[in-house]
Amino acid sequence: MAEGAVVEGLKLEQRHGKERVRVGRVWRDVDGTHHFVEWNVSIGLLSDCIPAYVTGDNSNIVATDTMKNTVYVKAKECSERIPVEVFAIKLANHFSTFYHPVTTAIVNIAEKQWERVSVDGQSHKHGFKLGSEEHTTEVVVKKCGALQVASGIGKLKLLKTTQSGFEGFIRDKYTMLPDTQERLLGTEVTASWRYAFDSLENIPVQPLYFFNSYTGVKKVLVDTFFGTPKMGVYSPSVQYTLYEMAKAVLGRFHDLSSVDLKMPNIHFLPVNLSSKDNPVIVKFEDDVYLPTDEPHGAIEASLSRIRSKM
Ligand SMILES: O=c1[nH]c(=O)c2[nH]c(=O)[nH]c2[nH]1
Repeated sequence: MAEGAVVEGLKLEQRHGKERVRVGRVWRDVDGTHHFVEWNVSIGLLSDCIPAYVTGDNSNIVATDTMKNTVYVKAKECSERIPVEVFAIKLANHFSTFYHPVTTAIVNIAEKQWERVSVDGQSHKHGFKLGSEEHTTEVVVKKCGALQVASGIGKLKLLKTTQSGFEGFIRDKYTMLPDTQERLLGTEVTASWRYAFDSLENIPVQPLYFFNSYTGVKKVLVDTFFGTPKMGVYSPSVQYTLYEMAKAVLGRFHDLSSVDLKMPNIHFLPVNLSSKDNPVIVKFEDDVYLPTDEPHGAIEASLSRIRSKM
């Protein structure tokens, strides 16, 4: 997405912003319980600042340094604990309304998973440990008040040790992979889902709306990947499992309009120790694997509701 203009017979598209502004925010309850978030904020502004590129006139430029400062000021102004989506909406709304030349503000934030610790079975009032996943959001606000909000999950590593196979694919002179009905399935899910509301006035007012969506969607994705605790569910391919996961999310959450999933196939190779003279040194039985992270299969898809034209 970029703001464009024709200059000197050529098309110029541009945007500018500040990326990776890191901020931590503590909220303290009166009973001494603390809450903590860590956000990594990226801002992109579409604005009418073509003269900065063409003639060196910066008079319509919001300095990226100002954008960075604004992140800290707005974090300070949030006196109540808020979900990352609401912080992104506040920032994007600020940039698109406060600055005349700005037509659209795009804010991406990744929140780290600082979880409250338990000591001796009791929740700690001010102690946190870092989990591996990220809670992400992308918010786009236009000057007219039009709004797009997406939430997401990053770095969600999942693995199952059976109930996965891959067979029946194209076979030719370059193919070495055997058909299998028994393999490990490992991935690192990157998911994002778009909410159906499309203006600032229509944002749901329930205070826990975004927290609940995040935990709810994550649970549906994870449960669908693994299947029932005792039996699991058979995966004939990453593609099939990805589609089942996306379908389950849209089937369950009617306030979402689309879901995008990226699920690399992170290979765990069955170890095969053999030589010309000794074809089988040790016979492994789906029990010893070589973990790898490159190369990996790259599988991604997007599933959206088809809007009725009526
Ligand atoms: O689930 C899979 N999908 C593929 O497209 C693929 N390709 C491959 O080599 N292994 C797999 N596994």
